[in-house]
Amino acid sequence: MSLDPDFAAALQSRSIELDEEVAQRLQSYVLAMWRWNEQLNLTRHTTWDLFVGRDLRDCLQLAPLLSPGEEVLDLGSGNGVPGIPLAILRDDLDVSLAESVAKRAKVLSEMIDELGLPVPVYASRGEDLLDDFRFSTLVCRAVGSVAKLCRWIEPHWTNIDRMLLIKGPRWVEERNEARHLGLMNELQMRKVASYPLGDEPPSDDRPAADEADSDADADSDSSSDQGVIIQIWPKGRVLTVGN
Ligand SMILES: C[S@@+](CC[C@H](N)C(=O)[O-])C[C@H]1O[C@@H](n2cnc3c(N)ncnc32)[C@H](O)[C@@H]1O
Repeated sequence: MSLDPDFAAALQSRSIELDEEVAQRLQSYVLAMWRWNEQLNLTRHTTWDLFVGRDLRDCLQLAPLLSPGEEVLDLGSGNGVPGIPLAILRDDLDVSLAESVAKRAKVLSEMIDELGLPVPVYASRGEDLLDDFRFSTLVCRAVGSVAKLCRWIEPHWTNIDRMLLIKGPRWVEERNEARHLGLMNELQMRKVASYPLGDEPPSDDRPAADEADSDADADSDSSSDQGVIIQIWPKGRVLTVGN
């Protein structure tokens, strides 16, 4: 299958260079996802420009933050972002997907089978999986606030090393809320990637990125048009993954 000219153009306009086989596999994923999207509400990013400018952009920022061979859990995978593109971009990783809505988990399994990826899909709440499984990094986009995720993961820190959360400009508010609630007392947080959101209009399917952060100007770590990836891990823990 040749690369769709609109996909190629969307990559080129952002100066994104991908290995041809990787681009082909990403295209197969997106076409499968859009096909399922006609039956099930999986995404509103139904053009190549939106896929590249929003979904792939986040995954390309996330990929280099993971160490070789890491066991990664995508909590709240939904349409497969970031887990599936991550597994395609970094085939050395051991990626698993957790999706709590059974119908979506089933579709994720179908897509994974079609793509021939070695990625287990769990029809389960991600935090519940951590009762029985260990992962080095939990990744997550557009599932819940920092406070919510910290609460979910609080009893499970022995079974993950760190979280990498893909967030939008409101991450500072979310961080402050988590601190205010005392949820960060035993945790540390570091911004490990920051990148322009570019031409992105407000989006309400990306709750963390839907409007400018009013605190942003007061915080040198933040800007109203930046996407960020934040790393959260327990105080005192020396991470052997990431950098
Ligand atoms: C808004 S979608 C985001 C999908 C995808 N991560 C993205 O960035 O486009 C959130 C998904 O997380 C799932 N979800 C919510 N809480 C969850 C949990 N605790 N464990 C696993 N899945 C969860 C929902 O069913 C939904 O499919």
